[in-house]
Amino acid sequence: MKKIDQLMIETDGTPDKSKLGANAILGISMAAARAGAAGRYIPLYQFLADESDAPSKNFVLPVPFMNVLNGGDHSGNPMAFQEFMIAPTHATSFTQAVQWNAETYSALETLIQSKHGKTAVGLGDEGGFAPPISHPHDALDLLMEAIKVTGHEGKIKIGIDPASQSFFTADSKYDMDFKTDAPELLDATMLGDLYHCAVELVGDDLLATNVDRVKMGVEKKACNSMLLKINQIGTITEAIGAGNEAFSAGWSVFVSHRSGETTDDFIADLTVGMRTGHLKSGAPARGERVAKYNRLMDIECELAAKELRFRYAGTGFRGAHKDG
Ligand SMILES: O=C(O)[C@@H](CO)OP(=O)(O)O
Repeated sequence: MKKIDQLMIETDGTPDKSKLGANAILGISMAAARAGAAGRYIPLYQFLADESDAPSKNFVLPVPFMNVLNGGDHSGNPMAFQEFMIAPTHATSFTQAVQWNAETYSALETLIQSKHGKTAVGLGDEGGFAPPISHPHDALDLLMEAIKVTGHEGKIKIGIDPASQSFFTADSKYDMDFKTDAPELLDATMLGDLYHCAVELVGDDLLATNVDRVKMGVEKKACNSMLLKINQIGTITEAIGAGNEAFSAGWSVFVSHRSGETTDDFIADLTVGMRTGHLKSGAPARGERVAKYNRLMDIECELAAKELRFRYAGTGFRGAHKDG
């Protein structure tokens, strides 16, 4: 895989794959990884662990951050923030985590119907609901209520991907009402004040799964975690390299799907192989989203059947790669 990736990087010759295109070469890179695994008669996650130099004696199944409420550019409602995710950090296995999230998703549907009517349960781009709410607090209230009625209070945490570049204005403010004609402007400090505690701050477009940009982010102390999207960079070798650079800076790595996604489940194996401890792949709905969760449940079953050592990342998801 590394040799084929290197050949494609050299043939492209640009810093951003603008000649061949990251999506075009990614398919070849993934095929090379799958062929490598098949050639060695090992599962893909094992192959990717070897390629990442990750200890593969104790695999880690990730916490599934499921995007169950959508706003921003991913939905037609007026809410500025793009994704609200539920993360069952206190589950004891990946399979139980998926079950808890599916229960909460279903409770959320019932709640939205009772508050906003039947027409309000349409889905956003990543399978989350997109009810007619306008403020992030409304989304958080709905989520907290759904978590409570399913009996998972204190056991499921909440993550947010605001995608704030989509409501960043020319005069460096954040417009919380960017979809309407009545701007509600916050400056960077006011936006930061919405968070009341130390958070995992994940860099996405800023870093572009690119080792040089990760170095820049570390130097500027811009964040403390890297979102890993394989089609941002184009080859698996470089994606692993960027992830390892983030790890060596003391950051965490968070694997992600795209809003425009296929049913390919490669990132499930990559998450286990690199032991990133968390992944986001949308709601427990729609084939292209659940393909990753299904593959992860299969991996968990396979590891159990082979009596190999593995664990669910749980509350320690940010440092899952650290312990042997
Ligand atoms: O914002 C994100 O992290 C992704 C996936 O959720 O969306 P997009 O693919 O549109 O960048």
